[in-house]
Amino acid sequence: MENYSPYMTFSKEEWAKLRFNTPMTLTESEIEELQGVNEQLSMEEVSNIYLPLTRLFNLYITGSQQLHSITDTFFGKQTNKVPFIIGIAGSVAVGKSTTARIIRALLSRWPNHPKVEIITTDGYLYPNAVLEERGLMNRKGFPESYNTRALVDCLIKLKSGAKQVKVPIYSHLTYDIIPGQYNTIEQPDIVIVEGINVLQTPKPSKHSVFVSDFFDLSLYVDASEADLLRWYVDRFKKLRSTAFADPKSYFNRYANISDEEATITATQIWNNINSVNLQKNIKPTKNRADIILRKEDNHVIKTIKLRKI
Ligand SMILES: Nc1ncnc2c1ncn2[C@@H]1O[C@H](COP(=O)(O)OP(=O)(O)O)[C@@H](O)[C@H]1O
Ligand SMILES: CC(C)(COP(=O)(O)O)[C@@H](O)C(=O)NCCC(=O)O
Repeated sequence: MENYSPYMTFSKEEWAKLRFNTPMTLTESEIEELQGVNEQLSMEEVSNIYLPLTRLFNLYITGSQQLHSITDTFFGKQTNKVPFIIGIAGSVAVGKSTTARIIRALLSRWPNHPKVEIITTDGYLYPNAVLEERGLMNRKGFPESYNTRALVDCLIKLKSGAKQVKVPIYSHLTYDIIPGQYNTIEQPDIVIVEGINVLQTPKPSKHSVFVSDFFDLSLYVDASEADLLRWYVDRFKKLRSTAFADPKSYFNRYANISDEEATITATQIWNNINSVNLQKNIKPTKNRADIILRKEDNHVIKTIKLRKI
């Protein structure tokens, strides 16, 4: 029997050819900005993969903006501008925040949508005091550790054209929500919502509204668990001399541990928390995404799957 799939699959070579449909170059300052996002990011990868990807996004966004103005014409009045919302899901350490920042840098160069904001869902984790009270300190990142209702409310406001939306802030330094501090988002053209939980569907209830109901486009960044664990351990080791070295860091006790001890500690955290969450709650959401980016061992994207429209 013929195998059917809702996705079109492109190898990185096939995908790279798509960039020749439109000449796409980066200015010096854009290259500098992208190198600031991640020093290991190769500009070849940006040109071959991310430029064609954001070119496609731009076409979708332009289409959605045109639809908005057609609706205005029909009603004979101007309605509030609402942002185009892109969701990015995937495991801890797969590179969601890096992907979000690359996409932001590339999308903000287009004149029809210069203002791109990122929301990271860690801001919607419950504060440690609440997690401790509920016995959830070792379940950070699991569905029950998030105030999903507050995240949905934020997305409702954004999609209603609210002038200002306040987003709570999570500090990886203190490993907690910063009390009373917010990022204020003011009528952006595009919002990227990035987090492990963004494609999850809570248990059905009478008033079920999912975070993903507000997405115009969604991405899942995928990699093998062996690679994820290695990236997680590598990041943990690097953090010893940066974030952990700060006396205010929740993980300051790990600042001076050896390579071997760091590998053991990070692997334990991975196995006890992040791996369980990946298998149980994150991976099952992969096929809900419109686009699946599969990485190989060096973060290079190997295949791109695009949902057929
Ligand atoms: N495209 C990329 N090229 C090179 N390194 C990357 C890339 N994306 C992520 N990384 C590295 O992988 C690790 C995890 O990335 P990060 O964006 O922090 O993941 P997440 O937000 O999914 O937890 C970091 O050390 C980051 O520097
Ligand atoms: C904060 C996270 C849950 C990720 O949250 P996200 O930004 O995807 O909402 C994760 O980075 C985390 O801290 N996990 C707990 C185990 C650990 O320290 O890795």
